[in-house]
Amino acid sequence: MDTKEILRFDGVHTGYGEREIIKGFTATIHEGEFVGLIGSNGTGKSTLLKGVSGLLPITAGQIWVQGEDNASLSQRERARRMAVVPQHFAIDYDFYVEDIVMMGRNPYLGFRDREGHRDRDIVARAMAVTGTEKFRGRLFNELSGGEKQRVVIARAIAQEPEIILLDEPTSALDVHHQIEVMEMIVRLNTESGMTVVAVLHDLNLASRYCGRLIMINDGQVVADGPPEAVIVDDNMRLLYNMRMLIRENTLFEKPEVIPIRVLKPQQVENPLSIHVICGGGGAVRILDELSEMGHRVTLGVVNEGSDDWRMAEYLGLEMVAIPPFMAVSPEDQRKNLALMAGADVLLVADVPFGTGNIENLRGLSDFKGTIVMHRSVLSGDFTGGLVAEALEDIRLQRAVVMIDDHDDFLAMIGTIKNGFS
Ligand SMILES: Nc1ncnc2c1ncn2[C@@H]1O[C@H](COP(=O)(O)OP(=O)(O)OP(=O)(O)O)[C@@H](O)[C@H]1O
Repeated sequence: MDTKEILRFDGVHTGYGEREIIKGFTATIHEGEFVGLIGSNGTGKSTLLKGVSGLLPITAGQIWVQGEDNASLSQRERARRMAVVPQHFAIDYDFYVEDIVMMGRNPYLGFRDREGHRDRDIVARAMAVTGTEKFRGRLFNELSGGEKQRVVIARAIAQEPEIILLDEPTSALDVHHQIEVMEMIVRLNTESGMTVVAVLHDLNLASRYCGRLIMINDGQVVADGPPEAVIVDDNMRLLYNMRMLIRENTLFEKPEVIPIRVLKPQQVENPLSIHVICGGGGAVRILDELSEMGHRVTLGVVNEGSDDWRMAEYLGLEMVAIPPFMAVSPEDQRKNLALMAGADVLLVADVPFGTGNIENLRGLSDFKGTIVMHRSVLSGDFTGGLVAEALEDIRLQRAVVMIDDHDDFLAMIGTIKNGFS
């Protein structure tokens, strides 16, 4: 990147007395960047911001602000360059909202100075940008959490900093105000050229709005790059110990995360071999749960790019997959039948059938194990009756257990100790 460096962390260590939290944090931020800091609870994001704002001593390493050692800057000088919006802003006295925003001008006013026209204009603009003018004459402590959050951001904007560091700026906001505040920050970044570093817990907001994400774990950088390089399976697992489905949000062309479950050891004593016929996205959870329980899961015939396919890829499951919009051919179905041949159980999951995937239901009567079918298969029949016919064919030779919900299937296999008889 050829833009100028504005903030540099060189092996920074900081913490609380003996308790070291930030352990060699290194990163360089350039002018005009919008960086999201992500990491699980307690990894040190707020502590790092406290170190930047001078609230905590830097015990080793250095922070450089516009090429100057942060430690050598006075509070006033630092505040002209950087505004820090803390996670919690509490004030004991009854200040009016406008007074709080005016505090943003303190780094520019002498002890005895009164604010002038210019200060009042800047405050008015900051309040307009944050939509807080309507609270102007109200007491800060009587505002809601989300309203307070916007006022504190207005105060930071009134500081006219070149860098704004925000600690979870959307945590107290409803979804409307989350987007409004994020877009306001984007405007500050793109229109006013302000460099933004924001701690964000919402990975989807971080992915959507930040050009770069820095992931912190145990006080150190463990990933740094554009959202598509940082929001990946291994990082999510490391950070959150969770199974997440990651896919591209085609609207924003950014990675999107769907949290699936907390990872925990949950092995069944006698794992079954379960073949699942699925395809769209209806089987994501059951695929995850079955493999989490320790069962051996296979799939067929699924379309590449579908959520079921994505989950299976993530879980490393064996499957028969075909390109999107391709119809399942008899050859594909032969492979599917070969894959399911060794299974104890066949689950026809919650999947609509059309002429493209009806082939999936052919030849199932030769299957030796137990056949379980989600009832939605019949209601989601877009073949003009071919599903009912295929089911009839199977039922002539085999018993089919119908279920209303995938949880019924889980309950069913949970009671089986040694496989289906
Ligand atoms: N004043 C303090 N004194 C001692 N330890 C503290 C103090 N404040 C925070 N800690 C500890 O420092 C660690 C990092 O806290 P920090 O608030 O920086 O985490 P965080 O990444 O911002 O977490 P969160 O996402 O929950 O806000 C935690 O273990 C926390 O308990």
